[in-house]
Amino acid sequence: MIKTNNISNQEIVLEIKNLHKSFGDNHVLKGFNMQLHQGENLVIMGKSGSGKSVMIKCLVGLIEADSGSISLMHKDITKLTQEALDTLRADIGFLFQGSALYDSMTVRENLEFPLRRHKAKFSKHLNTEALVIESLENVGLANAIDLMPSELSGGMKRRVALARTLILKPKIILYDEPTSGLDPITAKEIISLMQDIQKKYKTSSIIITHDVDCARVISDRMILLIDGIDYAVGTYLELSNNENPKIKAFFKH
Ligand SMILES: Nc1ncnc2c1ncn2[C@@H]1O[C@H](COP(=O)(O)OP(=O)(O)OP(=O)(O)O)[C@@H](O)[C@H]1O
Repeated sequence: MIKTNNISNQEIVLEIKNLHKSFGDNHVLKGFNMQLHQGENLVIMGKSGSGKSVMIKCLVGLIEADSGSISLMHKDITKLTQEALDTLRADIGFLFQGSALYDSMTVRENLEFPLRRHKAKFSKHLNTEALVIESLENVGLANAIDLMPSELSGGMKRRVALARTLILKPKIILYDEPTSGLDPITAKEIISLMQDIQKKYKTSSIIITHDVDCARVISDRMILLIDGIDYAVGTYLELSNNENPKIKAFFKH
């Protein structure tokens, strides 16, 4: 196992320790560790089937880990009540693969939807209209407010999905394959948008990607999930220059 010396001084907002998860004889996570610091862009790479989605699902409470601990803002999520967990979850934004917009709703309605679900986080005098417009402006799509998802290009859909994530003002954003299915130019635009958002809102992000260019541009640090563990941790430069064949395999074009 290779661990490079790259410890940020920033506060840890999310920490996973010794996470194990098996499905029958399939031991997917075998002691995975991760630390996310305030304001950090952490890229996680792993081969298809290595357990990235399983890890994220444990993180958001969609599946239960066999053992290990997950702390979010210093609270162990495995020990929280459902209500406390829901409150904490409002601080996490997700950008799922393929955008996942509701096809029968306009862009405006898609953005209003999470506001209704997480009303508790916002004041009663919430100005929904202003929040929707602000979020769309952040992604350069204020003009698309009354369009249907079917009228948007793939890149625009991804932007609207990002605006929908941002509307809840999350402290942490989880990006699952943010550039998959996009052409290289649109992928670059999305990456640059992710960088702008990080700068503007000082969010911390976990980015799951197979896209080496995306990892190079956006990552402060990277974790390679190999053999069920955090096999290698370091900056893009450190890992891409590593001679270990298992690590090298990720950076070959
Ligand atoms: N609910 C489940 N029941 C049984 N096995 C599962 C379940 N979810 C995931 N697995 C198994 O866990 C392993 C890891 O799957 P996972 O979806 O986390 O991979 P991944 O790294 O996200 O892959 P990809 O990059 O292709 O999305 C696979 O062998 C998969 O079959």
